[in-house]
Amino acid sequence: MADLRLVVVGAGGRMGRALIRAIEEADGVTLTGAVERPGSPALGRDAGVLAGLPALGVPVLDEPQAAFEGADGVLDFTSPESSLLHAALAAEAGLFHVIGSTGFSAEEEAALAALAARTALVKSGNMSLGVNLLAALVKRAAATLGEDFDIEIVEMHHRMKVDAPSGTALLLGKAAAAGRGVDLDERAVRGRDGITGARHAGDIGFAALRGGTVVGDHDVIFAGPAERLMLGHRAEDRMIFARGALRAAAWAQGKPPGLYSMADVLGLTDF
Ligand SMILES: NC(=O)C1=CN([C@@H]2O[C@H](COP(=O)(O)OP(=O)(O)OC[C@H]3O[C@@H](n4cnc5c(N)ncnc54)[C@H](OP(=O)(O)O)[C@@H]3O)[C@@H](O)[C@H]2O)C=CC1
Ligand SMILES: O=C(O)C1=N[C@H](C(=O)O)C[C@H](O)C1
Repeated sequence: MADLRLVVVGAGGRMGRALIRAIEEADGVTLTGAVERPGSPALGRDAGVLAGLPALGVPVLDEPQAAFEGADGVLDFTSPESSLLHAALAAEAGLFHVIGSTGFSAEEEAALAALAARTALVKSGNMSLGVNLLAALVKRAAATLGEDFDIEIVEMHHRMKVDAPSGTALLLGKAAAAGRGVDLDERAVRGRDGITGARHAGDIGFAALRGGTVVGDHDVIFAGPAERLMLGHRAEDRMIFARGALRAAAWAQGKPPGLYSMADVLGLTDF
């Protein structure tokens, strides 16, 4: 069978470089295109060299349509604005699109869902196996423990991260809300400061820490009467996200248009 032909958007970024390395280490996939924004210092460079590998003969371009030519799918860990732009271009070119970018507003999420009517789009705030299994466990714990256990989600990331709470924290919050049968938007408390008053029963709280080079730490705390359950995950290497994205790409190939999650990819939807 022919290799899956993939384009990496945001090729010069932390995740872009990890994705290029993951493609090179995997069987059955080939990097055929690499995209960066106009003005990026990565433009014209060889994508392999950019990722610390031998040259691959794939130059970094600022013209997505040219980079998408002859490809099967797009891997995109950039920003909400960039992912929306590239999702539209991928749909136009008939390519599936794997999106790891985080920090989408409700309006941007809706725009992406509309684009998913035209192509297969896999989007997740965290592409690792461990976090997606954690989400399934959180959903189960939230359903079992009920509202006398207060749910707080704590995350820590490197100093360069631009959005908070992290996409993973929100994914875990959604899993907890689903376990309780409530809407996260109605119960989320995304940071506290000053005289906040006592905690409301049923709130799902978030706290975000930033510093150093932390790849991604997440804890979900169920604080109940005289006991606490803590479920957590520690990401030690960005390659776990990149390998997850490749798994999503292999799964997305040939799928009908739609908005899919990593739970779909990993078969965790019935948890
Ligand atoms: N779902 C998951 O498993 C994971 C998700 N993420 C998410 O992925 C995203 C990227 O993270 P990270 O790699 O650390 O960030 P970086 O800032 O290191 O990388 C983003 C890259 O995308 C580039 N970019 C931005 N806009 C465009 C555009 N319009 N066209 C082409 N390239 C563009 C940036 O260029 P420039 O620097 O010039 O702006 C940069 O090179 C974040 O939203 C992060 O939260 C991260 C890890 C795992
Ligand atoms: O920006 C990052 O680095 C990460 N972003 C994702 C998130 O927002 O949860 C996934 C991972 O935690 C790393």
